[in-house]
Amino acid sequence: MKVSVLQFPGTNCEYDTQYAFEKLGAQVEIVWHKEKKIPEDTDLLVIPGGFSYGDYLRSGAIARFATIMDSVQAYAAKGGKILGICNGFQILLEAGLLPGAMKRNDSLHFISKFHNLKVINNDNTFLSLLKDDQVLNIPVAHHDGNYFIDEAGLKELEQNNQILLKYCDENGTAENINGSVSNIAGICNKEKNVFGLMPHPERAMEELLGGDDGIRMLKGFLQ
Ligand SMILES: NC(=O)CC[C@H](N)C(=O)O
Repeated sequence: MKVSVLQFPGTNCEYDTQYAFEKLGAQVEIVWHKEKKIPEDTDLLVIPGGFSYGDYLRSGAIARFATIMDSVQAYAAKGGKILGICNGFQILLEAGLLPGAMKRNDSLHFISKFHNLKVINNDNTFLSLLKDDQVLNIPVAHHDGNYFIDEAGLKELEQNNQILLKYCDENGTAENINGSVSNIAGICNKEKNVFGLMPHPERAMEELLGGDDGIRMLKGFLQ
């Protein structure tokens, strides 16, 4: 399995992402944003976390115009699997590959901590190794994680089973940490080949470092 990981100026989670997928047995290549094409043999494309272009204008708003993004759009259109983590999720929203937008956290503070997430829908490659309603503990680290979508858009997400993860407490009860509509922490597109989430599964790969709940998420892609 070949995983390509994009890198923009300001990306800071590309090597954690590489570590995570290599630990699971994948071959990983880091791809600079000025490249015209993602590698031909890519099985999964990951847009990792960070602060691409310093989060100027809005998080992800400049990265979406990078040279590599034409190839990313083409890869998505032909059904290639894409995972956006945190800033990667923001870039996918800005690029129109996922619906909705990110606003600043309600508190206006940067949130950095382990937090609980509930699996809402496991009928997809990303979460197929987890059970619906399962609670996971995964770190969050963002200031623009307040997911917004209008009412009609939310209805569509619900009808098409596109809501994958929601913030909750350790018992699975809804807990909104940043103001996100309907506590949404992760979604996918209608075709279920483009996934985005704000928490960082690549930072939850070692019990020694606080938890390994990220493993079963990322492993889903390697089936
Ligand atoms: N960890 C990250 O990817 C940070 C995402 C983003 N730049 C924010 O702070 O909202």
